[in-house]
Amino acid sequence: MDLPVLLITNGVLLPEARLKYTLHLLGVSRARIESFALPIASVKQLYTVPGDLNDEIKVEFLRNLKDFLTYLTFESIESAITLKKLLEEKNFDALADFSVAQLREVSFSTMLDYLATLDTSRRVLLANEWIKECIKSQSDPNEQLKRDHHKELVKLGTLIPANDLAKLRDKAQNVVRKYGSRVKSGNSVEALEGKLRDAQLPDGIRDRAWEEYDRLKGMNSQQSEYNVLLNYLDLVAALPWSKSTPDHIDISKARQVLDVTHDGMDKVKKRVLEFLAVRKLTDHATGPILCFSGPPGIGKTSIAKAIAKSLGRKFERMSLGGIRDESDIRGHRRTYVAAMPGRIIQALKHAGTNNPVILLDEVDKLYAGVSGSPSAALLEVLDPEQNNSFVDHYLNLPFDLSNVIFISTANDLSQVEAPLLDRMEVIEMSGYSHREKLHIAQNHLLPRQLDKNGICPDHLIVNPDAILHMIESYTMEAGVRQLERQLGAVCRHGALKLAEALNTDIAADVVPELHLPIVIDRTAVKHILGIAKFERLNLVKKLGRFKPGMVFGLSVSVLGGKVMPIEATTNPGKGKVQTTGKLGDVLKESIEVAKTWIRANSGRLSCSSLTDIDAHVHIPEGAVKKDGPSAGCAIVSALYSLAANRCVRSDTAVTGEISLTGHVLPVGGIKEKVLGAHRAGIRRVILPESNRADTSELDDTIKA
Ligand SMILES: Nc1ncnc2c1ncn2[C@@H]1O[C@H](COP(=O)(O)OP(=O)(O)OP(=O)(O)O)[C@@H](O)[C@H]1O
Repeated sequence: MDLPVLLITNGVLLPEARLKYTLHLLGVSRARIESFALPIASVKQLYTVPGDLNDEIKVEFLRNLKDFLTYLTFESIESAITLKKLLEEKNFDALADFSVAQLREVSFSTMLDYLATLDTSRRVLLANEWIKECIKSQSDPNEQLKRDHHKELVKLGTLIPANDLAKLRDKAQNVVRKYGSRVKSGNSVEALEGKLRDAQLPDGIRDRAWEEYDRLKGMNSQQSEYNVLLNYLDLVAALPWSKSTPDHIDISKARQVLDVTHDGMDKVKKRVLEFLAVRKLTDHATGPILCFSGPPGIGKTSIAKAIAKSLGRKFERMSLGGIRDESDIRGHRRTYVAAMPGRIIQALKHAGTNNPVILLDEVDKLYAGVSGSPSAALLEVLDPEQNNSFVDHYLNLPFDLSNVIFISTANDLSQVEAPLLDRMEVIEMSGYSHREKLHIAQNHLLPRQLDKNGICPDHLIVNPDAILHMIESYTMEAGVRQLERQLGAVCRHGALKLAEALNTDIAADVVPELHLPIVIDRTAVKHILGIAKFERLNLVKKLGRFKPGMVFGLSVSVLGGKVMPIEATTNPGKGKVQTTGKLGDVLKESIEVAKTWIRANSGRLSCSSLTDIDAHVHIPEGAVKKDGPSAGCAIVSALYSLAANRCVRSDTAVTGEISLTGHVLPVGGIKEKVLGAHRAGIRRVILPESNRADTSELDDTIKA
């Protein structure tokens, strides 16, 4: 007989899975596929044979199936109802097939063998064994709850007509929700109660937290608010309302920590020690908020870490780069979907104490977006008058931040909003000279990289000359981050050599083909790191002797100081000045000022007044925007060189603002500029007299 193999009985849209359909398929008979040509299969029905089934097995099987029914009601209410019906009918053929179909523990191949067995008694025996195993493995601690649940289901079955499946299912699902969810969530609500008791909540907070807890207890766990409230109370219980680390401010120990972790930086260390000393003597929770500013990789973050270490406090770093939403700082209100607390509250939760050192990293990279200004939110956090009752929107309870030490860092202070900057005490940090970098590399970076790569310091030695070569030719930075990366590459090379030698023969006492220690010199650096990337940037060597109109200016950016070549040429014309190189308004005005000054002083200087020719001023790296008044003196030099047809020295760089009457005015970033000039191979720098005091910060080797 040809017949359909499967009959689709009903497709039910479950209310809790709005977009998912569940397709219920019901097997009606065994069959063998005789021929198969897509999309039609021709099948032959197979008939089961009763076999020899003894009464003892029948009784045991029925008993086991009744227990199995209890378990099944938790899994699928509809399957439980069908099984109940089959139990009433005592149809052993169908009972065996249906109950086995509910088991997930039986492997697919075993199930196929079962399916192919036509002898009913054999299948009942198999089903009985598997069901017994299943019941044994489902021993549940919530037995009483399950029994109640079962009773209620049975009651439902008797009250509602069997054919009214939809009503029955809805009611039954409510029962599953009521009991099933208690089985799952009972533990977490009880655990929460314990956590809230242990949280040492302050007076005003305690009552509100317990009120919310009572509200949670009265809620059905299927309510959407239930989980929101549960998570909220979890946070309340986890916050360190009354937990703090005791301060051990020992100035000599702090000095030692700072000296051990950081080379040089004398001015910064002195200021940090003063800060700690004042804290020790006054015992004031409130103090200035330090802001370390300077180029990347000069140790701003790591010095903040050292402060936390010397105080014995927890350290939390909050990267503010790219934040443009007020709620990142202050949290979302709980009514929002997926609402979360702000970063400050999260940092405190993570720290587990209410007096950590929180580093607000990169405050200059906060932006005001459409959803409010994060800087404005930070103002409240940093204000000692207000921050003893900081209210995060999510938490909606005041938290005392006055014990927290906030430290911030910035690369570019001009990008920090004025009111925020006003709250902080800025400590400017500048880049390092080659000699300072060498010391940092020898004392800190190399030992750290050796350790990271599992190399004993006696097995790999990097010559100072090799380190200097790396500094000069493989890095171009104010800080030491690239240098640490290059040292890491050298160490990995050493690690490979050592590991290869060790691999050759594990039992060998001596590492073959390897002479220890591995010594890294200039040649080895070239071999490991490849072609020197920055040798080509030695501008003095590269540009050689200057032509009239060329001069080196100096600029400073968030990446440190840099040499800025300026070129000027003439064209036939009527005294106009053309500018190229993406120059800002202030720089263009400096060019106008320089031209006017040359014209006014051409007689005294015995040079052309540039009125009968056009000048073209170009500053290379045309894609990079340049601005600021500090190139004034360099532009005057370039135009004078052109007007007088005399060359400027090509080993010299100039900086300083120029006024219309020829006064040279002071400029900022002297140390960075001089270091940048030194990196580019410049040997002489001309600075405004009024900047003389700034030169005291310069390293003697640089001055020399
Ligand atoms: N004076 C120093 N002594 C020892 N190590 C230093 C010194 N300066 C910097 N370092 C090391 O250089 C690495 C980079 O420093 P850090 O991350 O603190 O830079 P940063 O100034 O915060 O940079 P960014 O502005 O990019 O965040 C760190 O591993 C730090 O230990």
